[in-house]
Amino acid sequence: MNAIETAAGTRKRGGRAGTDGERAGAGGGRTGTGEASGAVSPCFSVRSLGYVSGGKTILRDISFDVYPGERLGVIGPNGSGKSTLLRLLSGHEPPSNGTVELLGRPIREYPRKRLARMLAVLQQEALPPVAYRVRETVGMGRFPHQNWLGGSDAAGEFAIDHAIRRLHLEHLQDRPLEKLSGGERQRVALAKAMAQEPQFVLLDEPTTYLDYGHQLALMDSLLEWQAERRLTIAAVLHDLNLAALYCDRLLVLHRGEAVACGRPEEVLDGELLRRVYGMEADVFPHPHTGRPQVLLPRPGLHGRPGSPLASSSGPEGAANERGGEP
Ligand SMILES: Nc1ncnc2c1ncn2[C@@H]1O[C@H](COP(=O)(O)OP(=O)(O)OP(=O)(O)O)[C@@H](O)[C@H]1O
Repeated sequence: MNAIETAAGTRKRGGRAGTDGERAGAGGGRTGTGEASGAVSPCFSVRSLGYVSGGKTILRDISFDVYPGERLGVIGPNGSGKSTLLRLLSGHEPPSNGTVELLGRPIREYPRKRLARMLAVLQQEALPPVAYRVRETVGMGRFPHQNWLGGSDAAGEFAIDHAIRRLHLEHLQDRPLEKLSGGERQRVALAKAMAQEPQFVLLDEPTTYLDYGHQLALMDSLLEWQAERRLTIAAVLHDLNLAALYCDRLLVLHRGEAVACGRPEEVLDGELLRRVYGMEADVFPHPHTGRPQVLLPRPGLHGRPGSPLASSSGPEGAANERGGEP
């Protein structure tokens, strides 16, 4: 059964993974890569992905593609399976069902070091507050490019300098991570990923801890970095407005299922917010970009029985709500 149609109830949104409809939509967006018009092969190809842990189904029957030069935003409520999906995409864990391929090859078949040269992964709270200094930490991004003797070469030093400048960390270079704020450590983690010089980047909530100004600066740094190196990015983002502004397409997870995938303007509307997030809010086009932007409702509408805090998560929860078998 089509997971998107199933979970969406009456309405199908965006495209189903691997369909022509989805490919046609993949090139839209701020930078307008225009590459996913049908002839381009995907870099990530995910088919019928499922993940079960401790007897609980965390992800079910998820299929989608990510195309070269694309920015895919993964959105969904807390516990919907976004981080789990990113872990499976990165090859860190095997799926219980289905496949994840990178450039046509199962991701878990890549030798570790080769994969690390191609793919950077930024986990949630990627850097603990330890004694390593900022420059040293950014330099760790070069490990996949070094031989067993270690040490950095001119190209490595250049990549480290470039990443530090891009994330505006020059003044913090010699400071230990334990003496940085959470937001500063977040920027160091991204600089480390940049120094790695990957082709593909997976980011799990890269804007956590950042104020609005720093969120926008970080997202703009990502755009510049992407344009420079023709990166492909998949990012879990909680802020729907940021996701709609910066991503070419959005993949929406709800209780472990993919309920929509398409351009932000195809996916993000009041009905989706109500059904997936349990919130009543209006969506307006951004005055400069036309991208959908969520206007939060007046206070006092959501702290009642049936609010998202009271509802269950996971595909089983969704099935129970539908009154049927999972
Ligand atoms: N190792 C695990 N074993 C069992 N359940 C897990 C495991 N890891 C996560 N879960 C559960 O799987 C579900 C999805 O978790 P995940 O972290 O992927 O969600 P998420 O969408 O990233 O959430 P958030 O937005 O809160 O970060 C949650 O209900 C979580 O409690």
